[in-house]
Amino acid sequence: MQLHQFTDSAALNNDFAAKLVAILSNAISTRGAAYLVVSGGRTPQALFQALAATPLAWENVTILLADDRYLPTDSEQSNERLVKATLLQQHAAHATFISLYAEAENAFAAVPAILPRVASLPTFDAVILGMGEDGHTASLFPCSKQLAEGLADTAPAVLAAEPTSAPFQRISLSKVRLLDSRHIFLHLVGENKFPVLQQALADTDPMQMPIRAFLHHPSVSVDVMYSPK
Ligand SMILES: O=C1O[C@H](COP(=O)(O)O)[C@@H](O)[C@H](O)[C@H]1O
Repeated sequence: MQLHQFTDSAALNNDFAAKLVAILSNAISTRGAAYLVVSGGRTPQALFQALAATPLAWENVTILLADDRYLPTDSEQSNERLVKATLLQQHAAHATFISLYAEAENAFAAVPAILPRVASLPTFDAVILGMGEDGHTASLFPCSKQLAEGLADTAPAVLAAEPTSAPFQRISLSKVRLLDSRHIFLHLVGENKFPVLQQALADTDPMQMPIRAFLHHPSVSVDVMYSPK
């Protein structure tokens, strides 16, 4: 784990957007295509706007979410709605977006339609994880019955989850699919997130705090991008 600390989110986002654009540009020059996985929630909105304003061969970039709430995609709390409103704009409007939504009776019934979209993708170039105050990341929630499945090394690329301490059924990429990336970042903004990070670093049990599966992984180094405000 490498911790990068900034005085505020403006400084963090400048640096982070530049890092991501360098990674994506390098992927495009080397392999002709780049794959970026982003998180939802409140934290990444300004970063998304900074990325959208940056010139890049976005037509060669594929973007998908690490997780989404199982809601119609125009719902106020849909991560997909957020990405479309803030990231897939300006220059980045040319990127390809892969949705984690399919209409079905519920999130569990939607998985067979969503799974092949994600399972067929190559190694990602960058994954941006978020973290909730309970140590959840993507929609791998400590309170959900599906956590062991999501953390298993044999898990499918995508699973449905039903948190009991957060609203909505979820669709999430599994730990093993998220780890299949050349770069993994954890994006944290707010003083309240720092003690949670310290707690996650102090022990290794991912069933208590799922972000530990990434922070303590023996062969993966996570770049933590943190600012207190
Ligand atoms: O529910 C979710 O929460 C986490 C953290 O969100 P934040 O608002 O504290 O940034 C997010 O990473 C995840 O994608 C989202 O579905």
